[in-house]
Amino acid sequence: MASLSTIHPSSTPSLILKTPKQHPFSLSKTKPTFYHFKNRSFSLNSVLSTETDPKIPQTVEKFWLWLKDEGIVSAKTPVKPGIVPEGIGLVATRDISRNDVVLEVPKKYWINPDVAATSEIGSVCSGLKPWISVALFLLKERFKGEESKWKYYFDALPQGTDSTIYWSEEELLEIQGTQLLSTTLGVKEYVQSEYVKLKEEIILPNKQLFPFSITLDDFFWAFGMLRSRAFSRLRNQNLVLIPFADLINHSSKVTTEDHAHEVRGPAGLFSWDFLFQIRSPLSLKAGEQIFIQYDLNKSNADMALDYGFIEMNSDRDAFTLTLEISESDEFFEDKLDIAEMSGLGGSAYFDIKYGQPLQTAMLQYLRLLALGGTDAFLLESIFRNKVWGFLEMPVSRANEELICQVVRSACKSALSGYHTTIEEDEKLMEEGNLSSRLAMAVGVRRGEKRVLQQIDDIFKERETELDFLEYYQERRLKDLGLVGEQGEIIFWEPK
Ligand SMILES: C[S@@+](CC[C@H](N)C(=O)[O-])C[C@H]1O[C@@H](n2cnc3c(N)ncnc32)[C@H](O)[C@@H]1O
Repeated sequence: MASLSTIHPSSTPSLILKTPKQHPFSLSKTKPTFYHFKNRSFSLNSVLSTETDPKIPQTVEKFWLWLKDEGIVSAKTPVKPGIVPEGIGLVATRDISRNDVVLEVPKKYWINPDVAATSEIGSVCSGLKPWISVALFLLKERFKGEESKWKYYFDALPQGTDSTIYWSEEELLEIQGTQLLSTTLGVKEYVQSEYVKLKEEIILPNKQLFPFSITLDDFFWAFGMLRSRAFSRLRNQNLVLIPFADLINHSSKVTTEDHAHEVRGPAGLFSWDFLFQIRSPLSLKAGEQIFIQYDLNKSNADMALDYGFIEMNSDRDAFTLTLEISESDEFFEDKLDIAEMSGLGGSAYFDIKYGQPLQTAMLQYLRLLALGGTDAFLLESIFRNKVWGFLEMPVSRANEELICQVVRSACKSALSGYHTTIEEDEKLMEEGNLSSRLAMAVGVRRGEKRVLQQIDDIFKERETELDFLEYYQERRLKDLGLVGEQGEIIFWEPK
């Protein structure tokens, strides 16, 4: 567990640095997976068509032919599957301008909770979480083989991804001390407990619906597919698998996220339906790969967990700081009240990104936690509506010094939990030749440490400024016109 120091003698703030409070199934905007080429079934006897890359696995080739048979792919479709550095991807067959339609997939091929609910397992889906009903649906359809409408799609799906949820214990050792490890373990525990419940309450009592074994590994496979391939944040669609669209890889060169749309249009000779449409975010020459942006807000740790790859630039390096009002704080009730009035709670989470300034709300919360001693008068009820605003600026030297000490000691404690230094990680990166998982581990652990180091540096510098900052009492006197131009206090003088 990557959680760190808790410092709480009464009336000092408690500060806990730990894993982001991430819902185990918070899917992002547009997202794909990792199917690694190595994970796909591959036969040397493939019947290869002349129009796709001859190295394409047979399963993907057959999926492509199926897309054509179904009319999802036509002569108008300007892309085809190809082998690319990211595994399989979609490659332009002719020049594509920015915003041109790249693909359209009619609603009848989408896989979402509504589809699970109206399927033959629908009777058991009503009480299930949406992602669990879709996971169960995937497993059922995969078992049906030839009888499933999506057979060729399932055959083309990979056996797994490079997500940290699939890493061996030895691989996980490479991320010891990181928030990524703690999130990964939390997600694994969550999926496992959902599996145990599902097996007991749904799978075993409904043998007629599930006349095949569903192992924990199967359930993890379905979870990983959804986590890495499902699209979300579409209008009315928070969790939807779109066969074909999920062959598109991610690039940091794409800096917008509005490439996926739900439109109405022709879906077959005589019918109209909703279509999932992707427009190209970039202009492309024939032969170039089409990319999208999976999610601008994800940290590298989120990317590693969801997709099994990270970006090597530092923009996605992040660390989540968890601050908590200690129940043993003598002003616990007042502080909690103030935190709640400002939309926070007894615990607050702040995502800190490399190279970005600290959020004002974090400084306010820290100052609140540290309030005590001669500053405690600010906690009185007459200040209740104003105190949060006062906390935007330093309150007193003692308060500001305390937050510096607490944050710096928490950062140091967090940094000591990693088994390598930033320099060691950088050396490994420079040497190269790392496996994809090790490169991810080194990148994430270096990133977290760089953010912690950055936070420590900010508070270290602040410590040197303590004598020069302006504190609450001075501001107050100024507001009342009681401080002269040189900072001297103006006393009342009788006329
Ligand atoms: C939906 S799939 C896209 C198609 C996939 N490349 C395939 O072989 O089927 C997403 C997966 O592709 C790979 N991928 C996508 N973008 C990538 C990138 N920029 N760098 C490395 N791998 C990437 C990752 O394995 C990711 O989980």
